[in-house]
Amino acid sequence: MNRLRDKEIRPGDRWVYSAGFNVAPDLRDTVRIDAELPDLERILHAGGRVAILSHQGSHGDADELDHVAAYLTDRLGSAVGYVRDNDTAGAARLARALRPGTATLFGNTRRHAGEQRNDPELARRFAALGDAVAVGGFSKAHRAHASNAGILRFLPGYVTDSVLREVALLEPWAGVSDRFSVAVLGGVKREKTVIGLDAVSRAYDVVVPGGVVLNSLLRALGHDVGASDLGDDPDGCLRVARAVLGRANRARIHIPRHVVVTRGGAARTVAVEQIPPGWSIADLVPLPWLRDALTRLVGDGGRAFIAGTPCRYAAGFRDSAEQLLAAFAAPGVDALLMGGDTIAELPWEGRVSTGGGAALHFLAHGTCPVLDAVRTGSEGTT
Ligand SMILES: Nc1ncnc2c1ncn2[C@@H]1O[C@H](COP(=O)(O)OP(=O)(O)O)[C@@H](O)[C@H]1O
Ligand SMILES: O=C(OP(=O)(O)O)[C@H](O)COP(=O)(O)O
Repeated sequence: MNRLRDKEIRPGDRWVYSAGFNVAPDLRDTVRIDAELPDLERILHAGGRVAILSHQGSHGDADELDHVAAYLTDRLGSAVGYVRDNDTAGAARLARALRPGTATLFGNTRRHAGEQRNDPELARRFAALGDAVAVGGFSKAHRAHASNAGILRFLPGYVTDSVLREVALLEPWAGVSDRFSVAVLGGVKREKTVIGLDAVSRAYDVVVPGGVVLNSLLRALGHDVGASDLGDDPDGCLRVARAVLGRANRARIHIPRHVVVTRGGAARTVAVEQIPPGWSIADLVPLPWLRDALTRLVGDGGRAFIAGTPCRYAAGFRDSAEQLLAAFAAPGVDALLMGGDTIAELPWEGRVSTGGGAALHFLAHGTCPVLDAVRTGSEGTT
């Protein structure tokens, strides 16, 4: 795979930098931006000219990336412009007019329907912003889109150190280990269930579902989950939840007997068979065997990860997360938190991966579609 670190960069070279700057506009967490600074600096210090492409996806109505440009200006110590257009002749002109050693952030790639469809015409227009692509943005490495995979049909691609660091970081959490292994899968995105639950229940000793993963499993067990969040692919998650429950797994899957449910400002703890209509699950109550498993994790010095918050932590439902995090932070435990909102919301000083879905894809398959696209120089496979 072509690596940015091996590529000679000459003054004036024109680069597209495909980044994963999908962070909340309040910049409460900047890990995803900070991770890419050394690669950007390498190009800029060599006199390269950089057109940055990123998406802004899952933060309410946020559509602009100007907050990121302001932050980059601050961290890189030179003005990073912000241009809303990214696929027009005007955008290409501005990219060509960049001075050596400077960067401009172009607008949200997700504004185009063709980004997620990996439309070759959109990719061709993105490609007009440079002569080579630095493929960063590990958090979107599971998405073969126009700006990170399709564009490689038109320009040579070089994987960044930020991505290679994540791949190396994840290695110890892949596959079966003789270390006691605990995985927490929560949050709201489908990948936590359709990739994470499916793969990790075969490889880990304990799986603790929360969020949509738990809600899907409870549905698969025949429970009515009231108004609980079912995410963006309820049927797909239900199908995988049923399949996982219907087969033999290495993991013991923690299905709580009680959950905390909310409606409006009210909250109460109920049995999973008795979730009232209109109420939604906000947290789970750990069973005694899970507390024993966490004691073993600490005693044995095992490995653990959280991909997706297990509860609505930011809304104040914190009990399960605090018990899990206390064990994960113990000396001797190797624990990793993965994903944008997970890292932003949970109090954690330890190791993190900027990818949620991407990290799970990598753990499940040993690669990601965008890494494959850099290898083959085409648009990837999914
Ligand atoms: N039971 C739940 N119901 C609704 N939302 C939940 C629940 N548990 C967790 N969440 C939400 O999931 C979000 C994180 O989901 P996700 O986007 O999948 O994670 P990440 O960005 O880390 O990959 C958090 O903002 C949290 O509030
Ligand atoms: O936030 C992201 O992924 P994550 O929530 O799986 O960590 C990435 O920016 C990918 O976003 P997407 O899941 O909207 O394609």
